[in-house]
Amino acid sequence: MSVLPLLIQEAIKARAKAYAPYSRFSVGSALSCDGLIYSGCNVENAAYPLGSCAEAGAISAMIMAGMRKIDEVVVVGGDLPCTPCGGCRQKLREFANPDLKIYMVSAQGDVLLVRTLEQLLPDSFGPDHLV
Ligand SMILES: O=c1ccn([C@H]2C[C@H](O)[C@@H](CO)O2)c(=O)[nH]1
Ligand SMILES: [Zn+2]
Repeated sequence: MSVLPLLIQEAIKARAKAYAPYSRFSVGSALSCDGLIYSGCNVENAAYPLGSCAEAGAISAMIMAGMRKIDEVVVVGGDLPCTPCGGCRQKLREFANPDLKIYMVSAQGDVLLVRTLEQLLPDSFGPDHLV
């Protein structure tokens, strides 16, 4: 069952907690696993490359809760659809099927763009390659 409205709410709440004094680009993300929701925000650093993305924070929260499979993802940030960066696409891929739906949502909660993981990261490398 989709918990999309809740995911959107949680991603917007997470975005309000972003620590982004350098880029001034706040991002929130929320993901669902078996109906449970985990969220994260971007956390920047004075040593710029050490900043982390909202999606990475949400994945950490999910792992800390003992979960391993992402059902849906929402990302909120900026006026254009905030598509996950390349690194986050790969991080999501570790814990999701290629048909994972990623919803890019506005600060007002409107869905701006929907893509599958396969669309954002075609022919991806994943855990199966290592067996
Ligand atoms: O999907 C995205 C795209 C960007 N950022 C963050 C990284 C950085 O802190 C800021 C500007 O790139 O936005 C995210 O958290 N998620
Ligand atoms: Zn990222």
